[in-house]
Amino acid sequence: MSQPSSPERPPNAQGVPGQIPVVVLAGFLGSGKTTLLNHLLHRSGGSRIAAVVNDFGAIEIDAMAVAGALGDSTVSLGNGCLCCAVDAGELDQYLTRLAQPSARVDVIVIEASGLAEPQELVRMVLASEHPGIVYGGLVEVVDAAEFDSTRERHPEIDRHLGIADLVVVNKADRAADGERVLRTVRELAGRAAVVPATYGRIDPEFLFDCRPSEERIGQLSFDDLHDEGGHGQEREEGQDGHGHAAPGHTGHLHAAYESVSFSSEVPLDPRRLMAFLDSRPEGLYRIKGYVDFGVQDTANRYAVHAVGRFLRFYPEPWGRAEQRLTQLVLIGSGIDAAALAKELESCKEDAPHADEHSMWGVLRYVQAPEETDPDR
Ligand SMILES: Nc1nc2c(ncn2[C@@H]2O[C@H](COP(=O)(O)OP(=O)(O)OP(=O)(O)O)[C@@H](O)[C@H]2O)c(=O)[nH]1
Repeated sequence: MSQPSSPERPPNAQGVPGQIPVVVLAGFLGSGKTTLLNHLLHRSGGSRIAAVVNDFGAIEIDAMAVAGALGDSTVSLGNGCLCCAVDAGELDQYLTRLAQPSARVDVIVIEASGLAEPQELVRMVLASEHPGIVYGGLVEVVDAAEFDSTRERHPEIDRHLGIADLVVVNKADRAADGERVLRTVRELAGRAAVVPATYGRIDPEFLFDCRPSEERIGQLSFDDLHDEGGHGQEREEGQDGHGHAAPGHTGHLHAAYESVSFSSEVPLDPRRLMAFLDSRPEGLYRIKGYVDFGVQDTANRYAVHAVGRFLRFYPEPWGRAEQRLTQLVLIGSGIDAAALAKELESCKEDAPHADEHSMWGVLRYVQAPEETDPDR
């Protein structure tokens, strides 16, 4: 891969004059990609990071979670996996915007949705005609605690690990058998560097160093980056009979998944929401967003994350001019989207009155101080 360099741009952090590395950050739903990106944004020292954030659901929860740290150095692409919702030309336009010389960016990170096909994204970056950027490698984040069950449901995860340049085995604090997971990932990841992490806390240098060799790109473009149909045999669609595939996407991880987006200006009743969350169906793997509990806590909004059976709330002070709003995205396979939306509707409070006991259910799932992400 050789791209001409632009003479006016100073050498970037990787020492390649004029070219900005574009790193693809991928990993299954809830593995910790946004957490890792936020860590990098807070700990990158003098390096300037720009980001392209891609949400699967219609409400851009991930973009909200990184926007504060990035301002206009972020481009947000909601509603659909980047690998199918955007073509290479469009991606190029976004990269051009972020790579303007005046922004003096050292690295651009593309945070894929948790259901994107990483090889499609790598292919798009390699296809970029922008002379100022260069493919900077694929980082795969693995949820060590959910690794076995995710792999069972989605054997294609092995293929994703096989094409990565750096694998971050995240949630080391939650994994019952972290060492074994690490060994398995090392076997699957081939020549990639594999690092364990908690809350995505990796040395930012890894990001700049994960650049693939020319030889490896050659290997990828031939074996793994071929177009539609090349990975059709491994598809999950049809296995559980709940595929919601868009034409041409049938081999993709996201083919069998649906999302529900819910927004409400009426606060939610904490007891009703907890009853909903406690009885959430198996297929509903991921929930994320922000909840307004109205009079029950006027000072804070509650960020909520469910990943598999794991559930956490994170109270965060409302901004001074911030609109009080609940915004949730639910992602799952084999879910009844209409029924879930209806259930959420019925969680809205009807007659607001402060009741100190009503928050107890929620508070049981508030992160304990010893397990807190320092970059939140
Ligand atoms: N205990 C623990 N929780 C973590 C760790 N890393 C991330 N989390 C939590 O896992 C949840 C999901 O993290 P995110 O960073 O939003 O995951 P993501 O991969 O961006 O999610 P999607 O974009 O939906 O695929 C959040 O509640 C995080 O706080 C970790 O190392 N340990």
